[in-house]
Amino acid sequence: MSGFTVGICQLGVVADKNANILKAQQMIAEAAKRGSRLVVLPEMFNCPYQSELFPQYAETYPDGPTIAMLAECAEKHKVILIGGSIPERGESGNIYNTSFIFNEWGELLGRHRKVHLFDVAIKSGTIFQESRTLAGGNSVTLVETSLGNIGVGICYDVRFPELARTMALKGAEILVYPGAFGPVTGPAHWELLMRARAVDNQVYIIGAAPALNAAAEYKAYGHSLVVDPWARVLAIANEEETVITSKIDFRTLERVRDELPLLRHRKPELYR
Ligand SMILES: NC(=O)CCC(=O)C(=O)O
Repeated sequence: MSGFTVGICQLGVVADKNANILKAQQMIAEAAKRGSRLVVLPEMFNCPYQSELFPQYAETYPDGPTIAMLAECAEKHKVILIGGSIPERGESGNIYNTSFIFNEWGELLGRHRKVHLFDVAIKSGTIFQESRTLAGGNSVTLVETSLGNIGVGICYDVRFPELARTMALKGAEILVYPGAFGPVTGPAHWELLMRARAVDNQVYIIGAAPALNAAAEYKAYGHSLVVDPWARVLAIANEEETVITSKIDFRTLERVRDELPLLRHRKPELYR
């Protein structure tokens, strides 16, 4: 198989959790109808992106209604589903920003708990502290799927090139980042970082963001996108609610890696 279609659901998150779940269901169906075999949702797609709300919206695996919906949709539409992220209440009672990943039979392939928590104070705008209510994950997430090897990071994780490089060295061909950049760092860095991780690691990058909800306290930047291993932007949304699709073609990945063999030219003994 040389390629397939990916669909990104740029969903406008609202305060009503059930409405978010229903909207995600509809958008996954739309992406599948348009031929997507891999479908990706945004970061915190069932919950407004506000630290103090995460405990209230949190779910446990496997019984949470959002998690059950993801498994059902993956099986119903026969897609690999990267379920954006949701607040997850873990075994210890800690809450994580977690992406659940399902195969086309609705089985859990893996889960990524956001490793790098978004604790920042940017004077011109965003002040956010995920660690007020969340704990960070401590593992690298790479899943083998029928469509290829997929690495998953969440939003702020994309700023750490070491994580992307680790996933690429473990065999990732596609890196998926559900994310929710805001109005300050979004225009400055979102596309730049996604293209940088693509060109560094010669992988496809998929960034899935929520749509802008003008009434929300945290204003998402949107601009979900697909970038190829040559850092070309193949598809990009604006800030509105939409499903975008794009082709992933592994022949491009092989060609780029053959012609410019960066991963083979590394000198790891110098980098320690
Ligand atoms: N949800 C996030 O991790 C936001 C990250 C972000 O906006 C950034 O600039 O980094």
